[in-house]
Amino acid sequence: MPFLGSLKNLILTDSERKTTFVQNLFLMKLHNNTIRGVHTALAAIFEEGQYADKVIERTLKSNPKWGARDRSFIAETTYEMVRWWRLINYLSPSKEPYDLFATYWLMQGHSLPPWEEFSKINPDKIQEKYEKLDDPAKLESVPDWLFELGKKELGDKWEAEIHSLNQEAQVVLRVNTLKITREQLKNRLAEDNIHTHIIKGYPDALILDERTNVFRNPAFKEGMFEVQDASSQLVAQALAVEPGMRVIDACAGAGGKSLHIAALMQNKGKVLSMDVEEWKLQQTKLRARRDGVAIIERKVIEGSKTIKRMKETADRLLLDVPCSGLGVLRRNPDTKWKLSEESIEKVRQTQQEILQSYPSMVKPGGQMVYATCSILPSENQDQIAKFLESEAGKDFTLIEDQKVLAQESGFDGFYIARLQKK
Ligand SMILES: C[S@@+](CC[C@H](N)C(=O)[O-])C[C@H]1O[C@@H](n2cnc3c(N)ncnc32)[C@H](O)[C@@H]1O
Repeated sequence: MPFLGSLKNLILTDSERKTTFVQNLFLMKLHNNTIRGVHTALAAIFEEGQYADKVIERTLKSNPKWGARDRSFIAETTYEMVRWWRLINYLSPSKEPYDLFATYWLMQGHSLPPWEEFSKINPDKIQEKYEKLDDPAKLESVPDWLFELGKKELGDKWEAEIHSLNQEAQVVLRVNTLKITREQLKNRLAEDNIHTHIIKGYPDALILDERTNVFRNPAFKEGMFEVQDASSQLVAQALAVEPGMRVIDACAGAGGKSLHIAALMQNKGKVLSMDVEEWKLQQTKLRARRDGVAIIERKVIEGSKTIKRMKETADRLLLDVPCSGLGVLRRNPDTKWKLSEESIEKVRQTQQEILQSYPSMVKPGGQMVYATCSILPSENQDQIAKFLESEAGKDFTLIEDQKVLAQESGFDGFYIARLQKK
């Protein structure tokens, strides 16, 4: 976000009015529907506690007449306002929806059109308040408790990390190598004017040069790719699978990593996708069909018995455990406002419970990967240390771990630990 960069020139001169004429016209058009669409979405997120991605999806679905430009305006504005909610509320002259929107719009470096709704807004005052602000938690728009927790856990690295996690995420594709090579997909998308680039260290990834809705592209419908962040793509790779292996993905959810694992196994062997939520595994089934993956089986975890029955059956085990999600704030900015110290403590307990029982599924000589999309050591290396010191971990040794920070990778924050069983 070009944050407050141009607040100084916000009262328009005549010539500026001309240059922003088109933009203002666009805003005029937005007045009755799109800005209201943003307000409605924000109310559902903040007053009813709904998830931002679901709210935006529903808002757009229930207004099919909006054009592509309006739709992307609503999605982007809602996400960015959620991301910067604390700072916007602090700088805004009131909690009125139009004041909040105007403050956000000025923060983006835009000018305000001369609407009645914006008549109370004084850009200079907002600018002045911003310049005087030296509370880093407000500046980075996170709750105080979270800022303190981040500092306690990450020390010197925290401020740069939260700054990086406040940037908009890039769109990354994972090429489905069962159907197409990366080069072929790159060329195919270019024919539809979707330009991408590759980066070193991520063999299956293509990064979009410009954000666009790739889900509408025929190549997606034909299962040529999935949308999956580059850091997330490191997880299946760390599992070092081979064709013919028997692999368990014990927290498979909608199957993002299971599908990648199956592709790395060249569709040979078996992947057992497990989760406590059956509806998520249903998604895995649909995605597997689209991607031409034939080796995934699904199993709902109904209790400890399900795990015991699978004792020593896996060459590889993936524990992509539930976590705070603090590494993926770029794509889920509402997480900042939904988390609490208690909810993080609860998720840490679940992580350790999983670690205490699921590794029994690994065959002697097999390997396990423990992964989170969190940057907090207390969900990551501290959990692994605790596991290794416990009875359940006595047969395991740590091969290596990767602490992927957004500030260093440019992608989501992740933790990936590889362990070997005796
Ligand atoms: C980080 S998400 C997994 C994302 C998934 N692996 C992917 O790549 O799309 C964590 C998953 O763990 C599941 N989960 C929560 N508690 C669990 C438990 N006790 N055992 C297994 N899975 C659990 C959640 O339903 C959720 O789908």
